Amino acid sequence: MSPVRPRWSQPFNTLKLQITLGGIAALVLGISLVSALTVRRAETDTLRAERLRELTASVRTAALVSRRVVALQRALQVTALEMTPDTLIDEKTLGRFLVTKSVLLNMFDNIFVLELDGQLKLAATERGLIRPDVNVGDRAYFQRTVAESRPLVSPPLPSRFSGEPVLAFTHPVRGPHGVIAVLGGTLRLNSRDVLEGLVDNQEEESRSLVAVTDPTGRLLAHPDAKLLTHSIADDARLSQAFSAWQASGSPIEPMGVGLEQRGQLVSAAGVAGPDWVVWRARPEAELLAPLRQARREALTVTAGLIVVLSGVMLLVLWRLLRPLTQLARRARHMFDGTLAPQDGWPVAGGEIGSLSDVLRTVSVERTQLERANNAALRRLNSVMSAAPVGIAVLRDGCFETVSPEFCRLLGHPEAELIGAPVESVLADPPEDAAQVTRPWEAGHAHLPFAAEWRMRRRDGTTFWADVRSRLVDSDDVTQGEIWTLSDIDNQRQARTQLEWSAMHDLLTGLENRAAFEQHARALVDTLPHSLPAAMVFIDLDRFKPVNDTAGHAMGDRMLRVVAEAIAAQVRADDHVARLGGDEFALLLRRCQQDAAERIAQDVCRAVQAIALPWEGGVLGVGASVGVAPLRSDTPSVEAWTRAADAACYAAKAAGRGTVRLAPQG
Ligand SMILES: Nc1nc2c(ncn2[C@@H]2O[C@H](COP(=O)(O)OP(=O)(O)OP(=O)(O)O)[C@@H](O)[C@H]2O)c(=O)[nH]1
Repeated sequence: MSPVRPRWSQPFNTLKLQITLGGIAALVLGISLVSALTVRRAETDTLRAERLRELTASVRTAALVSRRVVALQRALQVTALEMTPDTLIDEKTLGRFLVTKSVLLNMFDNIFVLELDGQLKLAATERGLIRPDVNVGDRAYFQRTVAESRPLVSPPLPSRFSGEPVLAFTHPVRGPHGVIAVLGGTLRLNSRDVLEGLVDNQEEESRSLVAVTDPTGRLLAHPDAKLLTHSIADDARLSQAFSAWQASGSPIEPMGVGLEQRGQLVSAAGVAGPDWVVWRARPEAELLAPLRQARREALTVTAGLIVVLSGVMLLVLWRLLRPLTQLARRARHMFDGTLAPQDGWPVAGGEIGSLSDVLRTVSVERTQLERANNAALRRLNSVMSAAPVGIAVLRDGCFETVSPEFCRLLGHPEAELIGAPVESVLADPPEDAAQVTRPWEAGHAHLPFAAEWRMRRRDGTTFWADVRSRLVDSDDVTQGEIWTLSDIDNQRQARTQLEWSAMHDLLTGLENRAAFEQHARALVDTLPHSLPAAMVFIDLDRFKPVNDTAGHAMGDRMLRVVAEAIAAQVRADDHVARLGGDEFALLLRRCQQDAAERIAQDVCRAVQAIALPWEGGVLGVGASVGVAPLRSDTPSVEAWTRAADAACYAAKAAGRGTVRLAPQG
C-alpha cells in the first residue's frame, strides 16, 4: 500500500512548486549571505575608521585643553609677575590692581590673592571686589604652590566662596626673598568648564560624549552637571573603559588610546600639564545606524525582487513543465483503454520528450502483448472447453484453473473448485492423502504421472478416474502442475467383465477350464504343502437325449441346474468348473481321498436326483465321476488331469452313474 500523504502537503507535491520553493530558498539564502557578509565587512570597516577618528578627536581635544590650561596659567603668571610687595601693601592698592585685570577676570570666574597662611586677602569677581573670611591653608594645592613655588591646578573641589564645584589655578607671587603671596583664579565647573568651546556643535548634536577627568578619574567636565566631581566610573558609557584602563596600570599619553566598552567607541588622551584625561565615547549603534538603515532598505528591495523573481520562475516552470503534466495525465490512462496506445502523448524536447517517447513505445508494445496474450488465452480456453477430458492447473496442492469438463466430472461449479485443495475431490482423502504428492514428486523427477484414482463428486457419489499430470514448466516447479481427468468407470467395468469371462463359463457361471487348470497348477507347484487335495471329473450320462428330445435350450437349462447341484455339494472355497460340453470338474483342497470319494458319491446322487419338468413329464440325467487324489509325486497338471479323466472314463465304462478312483502310481 502506498503511504497516504496528509491533505495539507498535497499542493507542495508539484514539481513546479518544489523547484520554485527551492529556487526562492537558494535566492534568499544567497542574498542573505552576501548582504550579511557585506554589511558585516562594512560595519567592521566603519568601526575601524570611526575608532581612528575618535582617537584623533580625543588627542585634538586634549591638546586644546592643555593649551587652555597653559593659557590660564600664563595669564596668572603675567599678573603675578606684575605684583610686588607694594601691590600687596594694603587692600586698597591690591583692589585697584586687581580691577585692572579684566582679561584675567574674563578668563576666570574670579581671581583672588591669598596670604601665605591661606587666608584670603582679596578677591575680584565680575560684580566687584569682595573679601569673605575664607582660609584655604589646609588645601594641598595651596600648600604645594607655596612650598614648591610653582603654579598648580587643584583637583575639583567645592568652592569655599559658593560651595559649587570649582577648579582653582594658583601661581606664587614672588618677592625678593621668595614667595610672598599666592595669586589664583577659579573656574566653576557648572558653568564654564574646561571644555567650553572645545567641542564642536556637530558632536554635541550627536549622542557622543566628551568628558575630562583628573588623573584619579574625578570628573572635571561632563555634559551631566550632576556627575561633576564624581568618579567617571559612575557614567555607564565609560565605566568599563575606565576599569580597563585602571587594570592596565599604564598612564594615558597625549597621543591617546582606544579602550574597550560594550556598545561604545571609547578613546582617551592625556592632557599635558595637569595630567588630566580627555574621554570620548560614541555609541556604535549611532555610527552603524546609516548602514543598518541601508541594509533594511536593501532587504526590502530584495524581498520585492524575490517576489517578482518567484512569480517569473513559477511562470517559466509552468511553461517548461506543462508537457510533464500532460505526460502524467496521459500515463494515468495508459492501460485503461480510453485512448489508442499511440495517441495523446505530449511532444516535447529534452528529457520530457524522451520520457514521452519511451512511455508511448511501452504503451504500444504492451497493448500488442496484451492482444497476443488474450488470443493465446482464448485459444487455451477453447482447448480446455473442447477437451474430452477435464483439465486443471494446480499450484501448491490447490486448484488454480479448471476446465468446464473438469467441473462437470466432479459436479462442482468452477468457483467452488478454484482454490480448493486436491483432497476435497478424493473419495477417501485420508487414505489418498499420501498419493496427492505423487504427481508433484513425479514432476519434480521430470517424469509424467498417471494413475487411476477414485474421485468424489459434489453429491457424494464416487467414480474411477484416470488422472495424469505433468509440470506446467519442466524447469520451474513453482509454476505448478497440469492435471487431466477422465471418467473410466465404464472402461473398468468392461475390463472386469472381460477378465471374468476369460476365467468363467458363460452358461453356468462356473469357472472354465483355464481357471481350473490355473488353480490346479498352483497346487501342483506348491507340493507337498498343498497336500491333501483331489481332482474330481464329472461327465453327464445320457445328456444328448435331453438335447435331442427337449431342444438345445432345455439342454442348456439342464446344464445350469446340474452346475447348481454340483456346487451345492462342496465348500465355498473349493473350485467348481465346467470344462466344456457336459463335463464338469471339482478341485478339492485340504481334502483327503475318502472325503473326496464321498463328495463324488454325493455329486453322483445329486445329479441323479435332478428331475426337470418338461411337457408333463420330467427330464433327467446321470453322472459318471472319476476321482484322482493329488499325490506327492504327481509330476504335472496334465498328468493329474489325465488321471482324473481316466477314472471318469472308467466309471462310464463301468455302466455309468458310478464313481471310480484313479489307480495309484
Ligand atoms: N444343450 C447343449 N448341449 C451341448 C452343449 N455342449 C455339448 N452339448 C451336447 O452334449 C452332447 C454330449 O455328447 P455325449 O456325451 O456323447 O452324449 P451322452 O448322451 O451324454 O453320451 P454318454 O456320455 O455316452 O452317455 C452332444 O450331443 C453335444 O451336442 C451345450 O453347451 N448345450
